[in-house]
Amino acid sequence: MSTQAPPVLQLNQVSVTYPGGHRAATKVSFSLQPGERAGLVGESGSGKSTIARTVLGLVPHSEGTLQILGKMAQDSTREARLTRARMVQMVFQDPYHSLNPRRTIRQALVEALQVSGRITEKAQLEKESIALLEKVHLDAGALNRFPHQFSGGQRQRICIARALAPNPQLLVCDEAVSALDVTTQRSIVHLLRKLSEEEHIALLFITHDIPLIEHLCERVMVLDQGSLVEDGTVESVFHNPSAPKTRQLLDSVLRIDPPQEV
Ligand SMILES: Nc1ncnc2c1ncn2[C@@H]1O[C@H](COP(=O)(O)OP(=O)(O)OP(=O)(O)O)[C@@H](O)[C@H]1O
Repeated sequence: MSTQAPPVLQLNQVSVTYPGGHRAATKVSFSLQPGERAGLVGESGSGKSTIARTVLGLVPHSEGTLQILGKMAQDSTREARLTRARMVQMVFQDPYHSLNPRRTIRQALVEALQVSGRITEKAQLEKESIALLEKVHLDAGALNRFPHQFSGGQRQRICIARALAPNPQLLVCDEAVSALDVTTQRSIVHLLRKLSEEEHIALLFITHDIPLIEHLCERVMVLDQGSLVEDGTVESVFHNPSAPKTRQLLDSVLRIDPPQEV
């Protein structure tokens, strides 16, 4: 009898209350399978970043359970913490501030590889750093340069390369392309999709920009005031939304194309 692999991520009735008593997430449940790409959308303040930070372990959840690869996130053993840190990586909104301006790209990548514990031999670090750059379509010439010598899109590629250092199974992208121009957004989205397909990495893609989800995700979830009000395939949710909030979000971008008459 074959045992099914556990979901990469599983939230079961997760609630988050910030100090001071503000409840930013209420009984949120969803799971992500290996390689699955899900968009998480919602109005400003609906709790998207709270969910991202909770998945990363940066914010504790007050109720419910959160599992990474079948392991309870509350498990505070060293092994459990390392698994979480390796398996779940984040790509932040601002590629300008995500990289230390005083460190070369080589230093940033080597450090990420060393912290991950995946590469220990010094001779391998350079080779693996170049391999990481190749994955994001940059060449070895980038290694000696500093972040300010790159465009915003190239910096975001470097941030993605760094996030790939531990061989993660889940990338949480919190508004990861919002600071970029439209053309660059598309190229980063294309890259994320390719990486997810080729390396079987699951994506939780948080965005205000609903149309971007169509290019990247097969599934979309909608948050409204901390509650998940919609969860389905992109096609079903975009063409036949069930929650009033989803309809409102879709109307606000005026993007549903009417069926073409032939
Ligand atoms: N550290 C905090 N302490 C208290 N309340 C917080 C904290 N961080 C966020 N909140 C509140 O929790 C709610 C959800 O915030 P969150 O940042 O998760 O929303 P969001 O959907 O990501 O918003 P945006 O799209 O504007 O980034 C908001 O009402 C916010 O004010």
